[in-house]
Order: sequence, then structure tokens, then C-alpha cells
Amino acid sequence: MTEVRRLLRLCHPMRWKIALGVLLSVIVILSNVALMAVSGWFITAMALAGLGKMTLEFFTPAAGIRGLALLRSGARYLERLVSHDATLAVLARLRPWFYKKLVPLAPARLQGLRHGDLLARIRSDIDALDTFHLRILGPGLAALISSVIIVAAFALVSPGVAVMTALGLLLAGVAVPLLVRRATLGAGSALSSARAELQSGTGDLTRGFEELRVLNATGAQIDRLRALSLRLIAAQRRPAWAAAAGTALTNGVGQAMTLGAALILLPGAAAGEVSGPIFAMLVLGAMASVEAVSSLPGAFAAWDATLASARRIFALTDQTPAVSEPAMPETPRGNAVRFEDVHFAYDGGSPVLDGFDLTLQEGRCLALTGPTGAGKSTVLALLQRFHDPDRGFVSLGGTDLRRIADATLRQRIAVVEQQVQLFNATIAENLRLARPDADEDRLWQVLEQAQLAAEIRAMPEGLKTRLGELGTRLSGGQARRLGIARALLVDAPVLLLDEPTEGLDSATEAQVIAALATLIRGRTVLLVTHRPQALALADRQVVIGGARA
Ligand SMILES: Nc1ncnc2c1ncn2[C@@H]1O[C@H](COP(=O)(O)OP(=O)(O)OP(=O)(O)O)[C@@H](O)[C@H]1O
Repeated sequence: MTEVRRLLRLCHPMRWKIALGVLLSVIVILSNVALMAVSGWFITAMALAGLGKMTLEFFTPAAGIRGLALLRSGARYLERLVSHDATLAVLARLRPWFYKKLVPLAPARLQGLRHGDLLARIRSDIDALDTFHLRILGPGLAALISSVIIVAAFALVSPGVAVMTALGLLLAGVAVPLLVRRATLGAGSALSSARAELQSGTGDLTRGFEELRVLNATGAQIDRLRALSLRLIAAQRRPAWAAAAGTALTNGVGQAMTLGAALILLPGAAAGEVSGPIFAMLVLGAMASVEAVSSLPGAFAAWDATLASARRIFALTDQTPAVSEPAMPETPRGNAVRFEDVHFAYDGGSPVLDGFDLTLQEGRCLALTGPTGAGKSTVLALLQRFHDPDRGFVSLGGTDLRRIADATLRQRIAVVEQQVQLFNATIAENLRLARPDADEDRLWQVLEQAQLAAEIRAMPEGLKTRLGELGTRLSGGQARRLGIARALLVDAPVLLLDEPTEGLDSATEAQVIAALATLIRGRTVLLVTHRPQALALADRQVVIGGARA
């Protein structure tokens, strides 16, 4: 139930919109019941008046019927408008909320998750949460409020019919939905995991088109996708069946309520205590009143899946970040880097660093080399404070990283990775991630320094060229140099270079090295590389997992 409380808290800022949606739903339900009841009364009264058995003032009820019909349609339209607006507002709030929660968890706590799984949580699970107030919270409240009003109104005319209606509504609004919920128990987690699997399978297929074609493995992947689709359909089947059966049962209860009202009123009608028009009014009113609870079986069918999605989301956001912000942050004096007796292992694994020492003086460039798996990237990760050492400390300007605020550290350290992360935006936008206020002159300046300006000028749209997903419109060397331009824009005094020329041919490598030579000037640089050309940039080389050079 804690998930429900937490979902309610997330909906809290939208409470007035949600309340307005509920109010409009109540108006729809009540106007419908009133419309049926008044129509029943009116038709019977007209018939009796036609037989000369009563006199009838025609205009008021006829106008009332028209008014109720208009009210019902208008309120239904507004209810849809308001409820969907509230849903979109909730979703618009949930996505950034979730993303903000993820940021401090990256990368340490998200490494175990596949890209597709994360995407599924951001997309499907968050989307599934809209069910909570659109199909569960709103209809549940509207059902409760309108049921109470209907029963109270019936009680004024016939306590017997009121009691029967109350029982009918309890049956259709509580017992039937509980049955539906029982039938769908466990289906929710199957559904959300099938959805996530399909999403990540589709992602693999679209990202890996080229490789799959070359490997002639497209057929197998499509079969996998088909199997995942069938799994999703199978997972959807049970909740769909249960909801449909629930609707049928609810309608059945509605028919029984009609019959029940007639049976209760018959003796009174026979004795002349209940007039014909009142008889028709109550019978049709009882029939229509089941609408108050008719959406609840669907709501309960969706309940399990919604809670499963909520659980998956909260499981992620509840994780504590791998590192915490200092209570009293200090400003590092200078930019020298030191690792002192650093011991580190990834979550319970075997030690990666075991008493590691390193001194990098301010303004120097140190190359870190060593065999694969020796821990070079781990050293860079520790210096970016993605993790804290298990023992020993890492310092910048003489201050332990644990005492430096995250924002200060990000201003001090720029990174150029082997795989430069580019976004499906323009070149200018990709650059301005590093410095949103940089003007065009500044962008061209860093592009010149990164030896990329001429190539971008030759593109028809220049800085406005869109890079495509993951920067696919650029060659490997261009992407690297764009990464270097971005790092130049950060203008941080400390620079981490992780295999910046790996995988490039020697001509492209020479271009990238020239760009790097500009970038590292005057900065404190830790360079991870095996490439002799890149090694030449360094003043000193340290071999990790081997002898000191
Ligand atoms: N996120 C992680 N979780 C668990 N173990 C990890 C993680 N990242 C790296 N490792 C392990 O830590 C060890 C050091 O890895 P690291 O990537 O730091 O080495 P490296 O020297 O940079 O290797 P390479 O030259 O291949 O990039 C390896 O055994 C690796 O499997």
C-alpha cells in the first residue's frame, strides 16, 4: 500500500484538476440517473394523462429532460478534457521527477540496467502510472460520491429501493472488482516485464541493424521479437478477459437491480400507494444507477499492473547514490591530483585497486597505461567521483573529493571519452551543453582549436547541422574532435582523456592529436592511452598493474 500513498503524493500538485475531473464525473453519473428517472416518470405520466387519469404540466419535465441530456453531454465532454489534461500534467511532472532522481544514481547505480530496461521504465512504466488517477483514483472517488448521493436520493422516495440499490452498488462496485482483481493477481508484473523486454528487444534490433545484416542474423532477431510480442499479448490477455467479465457481471447486476426495484415496488403499486410515474421513475433510476460503478472492474483489472509499474520505478529511485554530497563543502586550492593508498572494489567484487598511489602535479600531463582490466578507467571514475574509494583517498588541490561539492568538481574536470556522447540535436546545441551561454564566435573559436571548423563550414547548414541519433552523421574522428571542442568550451583546469584516439586510422589520429595538443595546454591532464602518438603528449607515464616507467 505504500506505493499507493506515494502515487497519491506524486499526484498532489494536480489535486485540484483531479478533483474537478471527479466532480464532473459525478455530474455525468447523476445527470444520467436523473435523466432516466425523469424520463420514466414523464412517459408514464403522459400515458396516464392521455388516458385522462391525471393532469400533467408538460413543459417543466420536458425542459428538465432536455436540460439533463445537455448537462450529461456537456459534463462528459468537460470531464474528458479535464481528466486528460490532469493526466498529461501528472505525466509531464513524473518524467522529469524520475529523470532527476536518476541523475545522482548515474553511472554507478545504473550500470546493472540495460539501456532498454531503463527506457522501458522511463516510458512504459511512467505511462502506466497515468492509469492510477485516470482509471483508478478518479473513477473510484466518483463512484463513491455518486453512489452515496443516489442511495440518499432514493431513500427520500422509497427506503426499500434505496437499500436494494445500496446492496446492488456494493455488489457491482466492490465484490465484482475484487473478483476481477483476484483473477488478475500477478498479471501486472508479467505485463510490465513483458513490455520492458519487448522495448529492449526492439531497441537492440534497431540499433544493431548493420551488424545483424552482416551476420545474417536478422531472421533470428525477428523471431525473438515475435516471441516477445506474443509474450506481451499473452500477458495482456488475462487482465483483458477479467475486465470484460467484470463489465458483463456489472451489467448483470444492473439488470437485477431493475428487477429488484420493480419487485419491491409492486405491492405498493398494486395497493395504489405507489403511482405509475413514481414506479417507472424508480425502476429506471435503479437501472441507470449501476453506471456509477461500471468503470470499477476495469480499474481493478489495471490495479495490479499499475502497482507493478510503480514498484519498478520506486525500486530504482529509492536507491541511495553511490556518493553523497558533503555537508560543508570545501573549495580545492589548486588542481594537483593525488591518489593515496587507494583501495577499491566494485560492489562486493574482487579488488581492482589495492593500495594505488599517484601524484599528478598541476599543469602536467600524465599518461596512465597498463594491461586491459588493470583499472585505468576505474582511476578516471574515482577522480570524477562516480564512486568513493573503500580505503585511502583521492584529492584535488589538496582537498579530499568527498569534501568537494559535486557542482564544483564538474566545473573543475572535463572529460573526453573514446566514445563521445553526442545527441540528436544541432552541432551548436551539442556544443552548448558544455556552456549554454556561449555565442557563435566562441563556438567557432573552439571548433578552430579542435581543427574541426573547416569541415563544419563546408556543411550546408554549418552549426545548425543536426547530428542524428548518437551523432551518426559525423565520422569517428569528427565526433572525437567535437568532443574536444566541447571540452575546450567547459574550460576546466583538469582534463581526463580516456583512450581519445583509440580506433582511429593514423591520419585521423594525427588530426585528433593536434586538437588535443591545444586542449591540454596549461591544463592538468590524466591521459589513458596505449597509442604511441598520444603517449607523446604526456610528460610522464605511469603503468598501472605493472612496473613504473
Ligand atoms: N561497473 C563495474 N562493475 C563491476 N566491475 C567492473 C566495473 N567496471 C569495471 N569493472 C571491473 O574492474 C576491473 C578494472 O576495469 P577497468 O575498466 O577500470 O580497467 P581498464 O584498465 O580501464 O581496462 P581497459 O583497458 O580494458 O579499458 C575489470 O576487472 C572490470 O571487469
